[in-house]
Amino acid sequence: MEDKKDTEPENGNVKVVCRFRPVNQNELDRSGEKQICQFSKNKKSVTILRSKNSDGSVSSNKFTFDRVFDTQVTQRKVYEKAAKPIIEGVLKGFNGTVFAYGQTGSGKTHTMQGPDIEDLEQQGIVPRMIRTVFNRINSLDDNVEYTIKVSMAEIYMEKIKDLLNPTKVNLKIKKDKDRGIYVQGLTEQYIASETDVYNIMKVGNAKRTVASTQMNDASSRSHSIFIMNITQNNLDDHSSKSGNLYLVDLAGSEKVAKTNVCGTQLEEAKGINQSLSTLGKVIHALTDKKIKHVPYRDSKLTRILTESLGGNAKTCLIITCSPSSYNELETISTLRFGTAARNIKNKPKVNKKYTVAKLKLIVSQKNKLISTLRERILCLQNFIKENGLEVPSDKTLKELAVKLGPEVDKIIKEEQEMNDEEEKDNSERDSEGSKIDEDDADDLIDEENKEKSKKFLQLVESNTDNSSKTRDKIMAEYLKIQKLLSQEREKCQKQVDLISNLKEDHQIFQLKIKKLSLIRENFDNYKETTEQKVNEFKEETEDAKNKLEITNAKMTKVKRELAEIKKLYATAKAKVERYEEKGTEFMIDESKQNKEFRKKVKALHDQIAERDQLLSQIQHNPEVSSDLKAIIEESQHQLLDQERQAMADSDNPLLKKFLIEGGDINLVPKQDSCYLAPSDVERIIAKQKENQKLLLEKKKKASNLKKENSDLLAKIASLANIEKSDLESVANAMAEEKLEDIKEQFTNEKEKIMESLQIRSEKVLQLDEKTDIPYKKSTKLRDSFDSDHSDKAKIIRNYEKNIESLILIHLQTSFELSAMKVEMKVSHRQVKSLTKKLESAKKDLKMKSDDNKDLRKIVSNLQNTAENATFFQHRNTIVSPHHSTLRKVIKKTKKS
Ligand SMILES: Nc1ncnc2c1ncn2[C@@H]1O[C@H](COP(=O)(O)OP(=O)(O)OP(=O)(O)O)[C@@H](O)[C@H]1O
Repeated sequence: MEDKKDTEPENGNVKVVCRFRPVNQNELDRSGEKQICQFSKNKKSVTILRSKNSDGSVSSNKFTFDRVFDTQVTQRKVYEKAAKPIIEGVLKGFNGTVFAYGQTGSGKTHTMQGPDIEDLEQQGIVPRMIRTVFNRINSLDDNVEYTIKVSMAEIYMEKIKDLLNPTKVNLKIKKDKDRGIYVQGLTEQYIASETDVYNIMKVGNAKRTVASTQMNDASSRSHSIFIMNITQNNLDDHSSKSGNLYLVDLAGSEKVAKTNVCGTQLEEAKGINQSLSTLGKVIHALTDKKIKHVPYRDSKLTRILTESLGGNAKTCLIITCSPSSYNELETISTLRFGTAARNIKNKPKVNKKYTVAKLKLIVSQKNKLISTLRERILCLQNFIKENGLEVPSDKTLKELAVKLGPEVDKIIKEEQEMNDEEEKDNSERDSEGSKIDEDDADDLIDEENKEKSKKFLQLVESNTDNSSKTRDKIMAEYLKIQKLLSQEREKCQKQVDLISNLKEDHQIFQLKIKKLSLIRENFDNYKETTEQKVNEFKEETEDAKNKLEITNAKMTKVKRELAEIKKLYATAKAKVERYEEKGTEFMIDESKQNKEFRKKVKALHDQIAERDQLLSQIQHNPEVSSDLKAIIEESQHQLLDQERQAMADSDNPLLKKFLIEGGDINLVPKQDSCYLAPSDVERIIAKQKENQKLLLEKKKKASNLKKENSDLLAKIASLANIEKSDLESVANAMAEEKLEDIKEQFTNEKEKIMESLQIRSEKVLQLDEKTDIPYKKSTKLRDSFDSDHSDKAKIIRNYEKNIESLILIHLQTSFELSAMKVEMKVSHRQVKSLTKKLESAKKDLKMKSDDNKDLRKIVSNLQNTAENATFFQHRNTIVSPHHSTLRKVIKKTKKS
């Protein structure tokens, strides 16, 4: 088994190990299986056999490192030799760094992470280090408390990105007295188990900038840094140690011609090569004594690695190489880089701190020592006095100090060295984890002082006999004690200063804690208020949603009602139009026929009168024979037939009706006048009945209309009720006053509507009466026809009058209907605009659902509009605005 020291560099130098990966397919294709590296048996050097020179000879370069790993080495071996000593150092309180450098595709990520971080065989050094940490923690005593924090960052195109919080993309590097160099704002994740770290690593690795190049399918385009801080608090001696571990997987150096990258990848390659070249410069500056300035600040990478390169850290550089001749130049360049880095000297030290309690303890020990020394001086002075000697003055003492100075210094130095050695032993014992009990420490100091006093007294006693001889010695001893005292005082002062500094720090820290707790408190309050507000807002939103839903439902209902009203209105309108058309047709037809009929009847009357006259003259003429009279009578009949035929042939449909459908008109010649035959009267009566029937139909229609109107009214009233209920539901949220106002308004409007309804009912009754008049008249006429045939002509005239009045009524109805039609059109438009308003109101409501004020306003407007519309609807269906004017026109017509 190899010795551990085998790979340990001396004097804190950076440890450099070199790893060659197996040849890959790309290299096999290009340069075959031939390898350019020869590994030494002691595993410390590698010889690169370079290409043939022009004379056929082969030159070679030998490179020596702390360890060289050949192509077949296992991941475990690399870890044990390269990284394990570093993590062990970190666990002792040192800072540690492991970083991999090499050509792109040479195996840096393979070495650092491994193909699978959870595969125990294949995992790289990062997961193995983590396992070591947790194994160590679990095996140690309970008197040490561990705190582990991890961070992951990448430097991409000279910008530091937090891999655990990728929103942090351009973080700054800072320096602090306590923390040293650190990345400001970088997420630090506290971890408690191996699994925690693996999970974090998976998250961080997934965020890394990786791209496929000709040299590597998954080429890292950034430098990735895994930082682990391990702090150990020793509960026994109140000391704390803190070690930072930096695990850096650098982006690969690359020859652009080989990687064949362009665009962003070309820019990346430039950035990568630039920062790696700065790393080379830093290493060069650190190893060349002539160069005073180290350009750490020239790149983010070297700035972060300041402590790792030439500072307070134990560092291991792993250089990774390709064994193929295809990458010969890159391999040699990498090996040279490693060789240079080997010369970097680091100054690692344990980052140990004492707690205030521990420092107080040290001060009290020193104080004890001072008082012991004082006592010793007093004792010495007394001894001098007792021996009749004079205690030397300060001046004499100073002179003596000058005289005996070198001798005293020598004694002090010897003692100092002894102390240092003791301290070192203690420190080593500390670092090994050995414990010293506080009481034991006190005892040790007391023992030490007693021992010193004893020695001193012995010295004094031995010197008493020959005081003159030993006086100088005593004085020297005295001076030595004085000097030791002042040194101890100084030390003590330093410790006191340190304590006061620590106290100050402690106070600042406590202030910070106070501030933080205040911030926390504020934050909690803020959070609480915000949560409350959010809840309130949620509730409000829920309310608003409910309200909106209710309003929507109401709107839909109102809309549905309106659509029904519109439908009813359309049906009513269609009915009215049909009625109007039929009425007008009928009226025109009737008036035409009646006129012609009257004309014909008049003409017939005239003819009959003439003939009657002639006939009576002939009949009363004695000169006319009875035969002639018969002939005349015969011819009269013939004439009548002819006339009847002519009438039947005429265009008058009424006459035709009479003659063709109803049979003959028998004109009965009378002595002084001519009357209609009873059969004709019967027909006229039938006609009258038909008219009556028509009138009844009209009446029926009027009553239907009335019914429809009342239905409409009921609908409108229910709509008004809906609006009212809407209003009431919204008004609940409104002020009481507003509600009263609206209710009052509503009642007024309702009263108005009821009034107009009353008026309309009256009007309908009037209309009914009007339609009843001709009916009654025709009944009367029929009665009169029945009672007295002799008054038939008179009745016909009455009948004609009645027909005229009927025409007028029809005209009136027609006017009324057309006026109603116009108004219904207006009403229709109003209904349309109302629908539009309702729709826009609905939209508004949707948009401002949470604004109750607006809602109230809109609903109030809506209610007013709906009420107005309802009112107009009533008015339009009930009262014609032109009714009085119409009546005047009818009156005029009647008169004329
Ligand atoms: N020692 C090894 N044994 C087996 N395979 C290896 C070894 N080293 C590297 N590889 C393989 O070589 C390929 C490139 O390795 P890797 O990604 O680690 O290179 P890299 O140096 O990190 O590259 P880049 O700088 O481009 O990110 C990977 O497929 C990896 O698995």
